Amino acid sequence: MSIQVKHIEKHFGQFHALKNINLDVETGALVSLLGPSGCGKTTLLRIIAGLESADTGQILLNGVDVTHMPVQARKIGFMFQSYALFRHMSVYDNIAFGLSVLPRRIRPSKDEIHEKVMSLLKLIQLPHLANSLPHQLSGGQRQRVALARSLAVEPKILLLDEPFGALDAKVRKELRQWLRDIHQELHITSLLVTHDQEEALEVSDKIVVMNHGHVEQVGDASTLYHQPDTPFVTEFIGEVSRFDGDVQSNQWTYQQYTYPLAQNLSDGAYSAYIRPHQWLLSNQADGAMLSGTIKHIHDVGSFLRVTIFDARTERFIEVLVTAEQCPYHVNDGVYLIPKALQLFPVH
Ligand SMILES: Nc1ncnc2c1ncn2[C@@H]1O[C@H](COP(=O)(O)OP(=O)(O)OP(=O)(O)O)[C@@H](O)[C@H]1O
Repeated sequence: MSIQVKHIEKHFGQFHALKNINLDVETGALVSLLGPSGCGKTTLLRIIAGLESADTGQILLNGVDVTHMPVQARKIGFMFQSYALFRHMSVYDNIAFGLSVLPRRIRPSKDEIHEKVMSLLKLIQLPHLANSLPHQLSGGQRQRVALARSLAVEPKILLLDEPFGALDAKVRKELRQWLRDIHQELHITSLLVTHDQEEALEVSDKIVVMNHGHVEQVGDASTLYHQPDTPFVTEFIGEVSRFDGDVQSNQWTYQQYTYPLAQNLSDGAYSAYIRPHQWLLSNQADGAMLSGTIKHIHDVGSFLRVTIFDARTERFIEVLVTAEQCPYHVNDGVYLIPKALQLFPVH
């Protein structure tokens, strides 16, 4: 089932929580809503679910306007960070719960419920814990049971709000991969709220980057990293160093350094953003934008991560180069040459 969000506006009193949100999620996609705390991710999810109403705008599911439809009619499954399981019920009964409370005329038979619960237990790889109580499970296992419980009623859309937020880093990583696998198997249109960019980049087909109640950019991980539309996305996705300079006569200048521009830009203040892999190191000053002293060299597989301290500006610059590109050692003085940079006007 596809999701379309059209011109959604939401205020809480004077506070403008969502500003003209537009979004298309294709059937079967796994899309992340990513952004800093308070940017409106949960509010948008709750409006899509029908748990919260928008001031204006529309929500369409498979082309049908559900803006005024109650939550139960939307066929949506939820999973939240604090989605507590029923403490006194076994894992089996927790998963069966949604089916067993359906009205009699649409409730599956006992055998059908049994078959469904067993297949979900298999899917979440916990059949051996069917009779355990929630307190006997680890945090990661509990979240898997919570997901099985939301899948039992066969939702057409799955909304996940920081589902792994309370878990430690290692378990989070495992569950991410597991969620990806489950999504590939079931193809339920899913929206995942997270403030963890690694989680969003790893799990989703598409990422919606939000900031202060509006959508900054929608794209896959590579587009957001290599072609960010805004300074916010540039700084939020991946590592980057920013340098405030000026464009004059089609070149960008920063202190004594000038960088010729391929595109025509009007004169004015522009910040350049340079990613760690966009630097070259040299022992010659020719064409260099900065100089500094190597503080650390860290081997990260096929690359070296080199931390350079620029004493003039008192800042550290991270550089990612191959071992051949770095015949230098800690405490060596080096020059930094940008291979590429991304410019945004300063407003
Ligand atoms: N019921 C409410 N009443 C008043 N303000 C609210 C209400 N719900 C949310 N807000 C405000 O709206 C803004 C967006 O909240 P929301 O929970 O959607 O953010 P979020 O991006 O999900 O943040 P987080 O990552 O911290 O969960 C916040 O500033 C929050 O304080």
